[in-house]
Amino acid sequence: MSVHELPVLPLVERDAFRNAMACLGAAVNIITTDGPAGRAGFTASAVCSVTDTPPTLLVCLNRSASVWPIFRDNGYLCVNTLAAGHEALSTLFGGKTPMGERFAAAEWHTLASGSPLLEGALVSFDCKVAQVVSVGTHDILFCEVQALVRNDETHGLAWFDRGYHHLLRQDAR
Ligand SMILES: NC(=O)c1ccc[n+]([C@@H]2O[C@H](COP(=O)([O-])OP(=O)(O)OC[C@H]3O[C@@H](n4cnc5c(N)ncnc54)[C@H](O)[C@@H]3O)[C@@H](O)[C@H]2O)c1
Ligand SMILES: Cc1cc2c(cc1C)N(C[C@H](O)[C@H](O)[C@H](O)COP(=O)(O)O)c1[nH]c(=O)[nH]c(=O)c1N2
Repeated sequence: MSVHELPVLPLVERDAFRNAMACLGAAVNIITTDGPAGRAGFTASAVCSVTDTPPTLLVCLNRSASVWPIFRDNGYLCVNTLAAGHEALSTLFGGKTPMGERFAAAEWHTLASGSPLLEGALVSFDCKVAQVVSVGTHDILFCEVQALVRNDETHGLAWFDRGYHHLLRQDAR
């Protein structure tokens, strides 16, 4: 069979892609920023490690989100990885709620970048946005980690199958 005779595969529809992506468990994070463009925060599961030299992670942000221009202009952000018990906070930062109401629901600190660091987060990565690449509807923010704070006492939180799941540390099982 020549390459011209291969059957044409059906395009993967948006909903089929999302249903498949719902099978990939992921950490839940609140991404925050504060600076000349203002203060903002949103929930993100599209976060992962890129390289440890220099320590870099990526965050995917939909350009249609109300927070997008604020992140674009500030150039600094904090990735706050949520702990077990943060489900309501995650939902609050997951869209539609006014920004003041989102931040009023928790305690915040700041490190060098000035981005809000969540009290009780599993880990917080204080970052400078080093590079931005647009793909489809989203911007991929490549973030260089300038400082981090860990909270080794708390358990983790995962987003899987459109719901929250607690992740217990090894010594708690
Ligand atoms: N990467 C993202 O932008 C992203 C990720 C998770 C959830 N969300 C948003 O949170 C809400 C609830 O999500 P859900 O998981 O309950 O159900 P859903 O059916 O909207 O999404 C299922 C999965 O598909 C992926 N996904 C969803 N929207 C996407 C997008 N616009 N671009 C790329 N990937 C996307 C994510 O992995 C998500 O967990 C929705 O409004 C969704 O758009 C967005
Ligand atoms: C569990 C979960 C996970 C994600 C989201 C939601 C939820 C509930 N959202 C959506 C995002 O949080 C929402 O669009 C922002 O809060 C912006 O909303 P407003 O435009 O301000 O209402 C989201 N958006 C995004 O751009 N990248 C992401 O990785 C995710 N992940």
